[in-house]
Amino acid sequence: MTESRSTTRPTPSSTGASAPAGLSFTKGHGTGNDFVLTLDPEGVGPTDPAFVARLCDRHRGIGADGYIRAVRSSALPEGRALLQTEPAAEWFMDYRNGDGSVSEMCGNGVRVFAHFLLAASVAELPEGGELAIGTRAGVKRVTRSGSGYAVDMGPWEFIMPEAAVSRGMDSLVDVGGLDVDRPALSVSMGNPHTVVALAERAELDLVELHRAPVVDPPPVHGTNVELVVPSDPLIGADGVGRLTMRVHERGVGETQSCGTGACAAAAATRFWAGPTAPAQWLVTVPGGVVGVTFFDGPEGREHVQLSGPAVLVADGTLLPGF
Ligand SMILES: N[C@@H](CCC[C@H](N)C(=O)O)C(=O)O
Repeated sequence: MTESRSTTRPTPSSTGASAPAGLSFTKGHGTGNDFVLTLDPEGVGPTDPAFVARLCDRHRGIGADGYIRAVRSSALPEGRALLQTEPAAEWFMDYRNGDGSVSEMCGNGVRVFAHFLLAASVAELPEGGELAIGTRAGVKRVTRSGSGYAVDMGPWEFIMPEAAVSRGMDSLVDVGGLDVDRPALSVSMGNPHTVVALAERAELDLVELHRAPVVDPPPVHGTNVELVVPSDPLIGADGVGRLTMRVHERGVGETQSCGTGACAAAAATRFWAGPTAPAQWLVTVPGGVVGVTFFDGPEGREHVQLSGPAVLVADGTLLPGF
């Protein structure tokens, strides 16, 4: 099987140093996918993987699935590149997984990031307006949606389009708790996902995600794995498609939710369901429900909109010696 498109794993733009005494942080989450956030306009705060892993440790640190720095785009090379064409993207979401590895994108994280910027009064998002946010997967546009936020996540794409279109699958996944390897579809949301469809809810409950699912062929830069059970019926009387999902995140383990994973799961399920499948989806994850809507983007490609809540829980300060 040849991979015609791979998702390139970014490298950190700075290795940083150990935590300065008194580093301020905020803890937040989106459907239980939780983050430690810091406001670091000049991009000088610590980012070394050992520090991030310590910070995100649930027993010895603050505890989180990911670490997010809010850095002015002008202070980072990736941000400066985006500003050339998107001058409105003043803030860059510098995202790291709980193990300290860098990721291109985080769907729940970008909603919480927007909420954090607004709470810190460093950005504005009037009703009906949009907030442009720089990420390693390009600029994402955030709008208000009910009591939460909606994000134009940009276009989705198959990572192995030929296999996806000809066979409806491109890889096999060995998942703990399931007796045989399952076929899967690889979808890029800027970051990589491998979506496995299960037949029924009982199977989803059997899955053991304390060990990472093994994907064949192995994705070059690793992958997030989504286990998905389509609802029965798949499409409700309201015309909305529904599915339930559990996820094993690259660089983390099982999480309560994954926004990019929900988008990838809806994209794969919609593809499997065929041309009459709806544009609107609700994805139930252990931590809640997120909305996924497909629409035609301005450049003529299909975009994905992700919507859901964003919650800030606490502000804190790291003590000297952490
Ligand atoms: N939880 C996130 C995805 C975070 C990054 C992921 N673990 C990766 O390495 O790509 C989401 O809500 O999208």
